[in-house]
Amino acid sequence: MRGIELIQTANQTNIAVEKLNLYYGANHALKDVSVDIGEKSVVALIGPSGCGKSTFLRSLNRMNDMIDSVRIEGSIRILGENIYDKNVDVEMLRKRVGMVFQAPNPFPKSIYDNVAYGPRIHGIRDKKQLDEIVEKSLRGAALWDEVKDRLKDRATGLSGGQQQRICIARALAVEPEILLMDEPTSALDPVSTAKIEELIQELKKDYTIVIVTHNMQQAARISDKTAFFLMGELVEYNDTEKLFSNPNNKKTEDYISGRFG
Ligand SMILES: Nc1ncnc2c1ncn2[C@@H]1O[C@H](COP(=O)(O)OP(=O)(O)OP(=O)(O)O)[C@@H](O)[C@H]1O
Repeated sequence: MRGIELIQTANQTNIAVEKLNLYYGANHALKDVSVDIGEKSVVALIGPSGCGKSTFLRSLNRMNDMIDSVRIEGSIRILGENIYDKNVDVEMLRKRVGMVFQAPNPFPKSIYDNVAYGPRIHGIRDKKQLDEIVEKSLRGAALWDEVKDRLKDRATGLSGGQQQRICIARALAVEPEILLMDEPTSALDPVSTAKIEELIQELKKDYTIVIVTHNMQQAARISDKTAFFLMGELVEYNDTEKLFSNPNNKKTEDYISGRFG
């Protein structure tokens, strides 16, 4: 009994999506998607182009709100709170649910100012406190040793892989609970990709990570669970090992064995 209790505590639901439907005008892009994501785990979203992976990811921190034609039904609860409730502070939500995009997009500012940007926006002015946050975030993104002697240099002068880690550090600096990553390695070379994958394994000790990837090997390497989308439907959500070795659904099997997509 004690053992079961311990396992349940370690797998608490962090994100609970229920019957999510999303429309871009007449285009029904997500259809009745329900999924529970446990805290401190990595979930990979896979599926052919246009199946709704990015749309689903962006709905987790209400990035779709910026698109006029979008209509959403259903609920997404993060630690029990429905993020689509009218009184939710979207700025605060995006602080809790950080995002890293496909192409590294540091601001044309110094390394230090990139990482300090979020904390400053949230009102932190104290130099010593900012120094500490910058160091902790860069360490968290496995970049501190590479940049600690040139924090005043422009972030845009770093390599692509380093720039992506700056973006991860920038996300970490506001102390999120969840990190959303939209194909974070697709613009990177294999060595930088391996570093980011290693980093994701480290980060999942402290954060819940949801990652879109086109690379099925990457999903298999880094995620605990995988969600396979097809034409807006969540076809299968399963333990990654099971999904890639013995999927429940024939469509999943066809996709992972390269028969379509
Ligand atoms: N801003 C938008 N306005 C209108 N329709 C959109 C918008 N973004 C996506 N869509 C449509 O929603 C559907 C799902 O797109 P989405 O980008 O979520 O798929 P995806 O699986 O992430 O694709 P990819 O792997 O190519 O990035 C597609 O039909 C797409 O055309």
